Amino acid sequence: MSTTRENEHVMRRELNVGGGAHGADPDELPMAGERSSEYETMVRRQLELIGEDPTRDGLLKTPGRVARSMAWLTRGYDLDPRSVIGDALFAEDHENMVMVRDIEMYSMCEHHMLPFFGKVHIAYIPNGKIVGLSKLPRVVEVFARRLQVQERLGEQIANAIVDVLQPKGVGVVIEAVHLCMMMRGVEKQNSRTITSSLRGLFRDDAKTRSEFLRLAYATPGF
Ligand SMILES: Nc1nc2c(ncn2[C@@H]2O[C@H](COP(=O)(O)OP(=O)(O)OP(=O)(O)O)[C@@H](O)[C@H]2O)c(=O)[nH]1
Ligand SMILES: [Zn+2]
Repeated sequence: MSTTRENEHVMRRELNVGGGAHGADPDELPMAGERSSEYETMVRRQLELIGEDPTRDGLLKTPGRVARSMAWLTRGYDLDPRSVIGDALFAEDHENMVMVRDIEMYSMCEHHMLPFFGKVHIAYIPNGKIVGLSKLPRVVEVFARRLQVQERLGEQIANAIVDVLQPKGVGVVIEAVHLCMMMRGVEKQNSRTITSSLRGLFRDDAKTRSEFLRLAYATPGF
């Protein structure tokens, strides 16, 4: 683990965020420690640098809000797929494809730190065990709530499912729009990016692959 990554974890612990056990509302989490005040100082400076006045009424609480918001949006660094899946693996002889589609996803691109969001479709073919359905969206959260590129997000989700479930195959399709391509840069409002990550039978067996892609693209993603 790099020093930078260790620092990130220290910061997160000091911000007291990331523990799934605390529930979903980041505002319930107390801010504590030097790192959080460092973060707030940085946001105040950022406000100054864009020509704002951080002492005006509407901005007074902004640094604290941004710190809490950023901690929430990047809480995936402190989550791991094995823990979120926990004991929700069940012995079952189901031999066909299981698919959870249209899982909403919100992430942030690592190039601009702007959101990209859309839908994730996940399918797998069991190999003696199935996973609790809700755990698939939870695995998406683990990797989406980090700075990401869409391609890596799909690969990490697919790898995690292979790792925990050892299925006969996994397919992950992500359809997303990137605000860095919409509200700045090329300013394209209608382009969507589609990526797929295929493992096992989904990669090697043409029939499985086409069944999966047909189901994944059955209706518009969003
Ligand atoms: N492959 C990939 N690229 C991404 C993703 N999110 C953002 N990008 C791209 O990252 C690239 C960064 O390119 P740069 O030329 O370094 O940055 P830039 O000058 O801000 O680029 P423009 O967005 O073209 O203005 C851009 O082409 C973005 O569209 C992603 O999830 N996957
Ligand atoms: Zn970007």
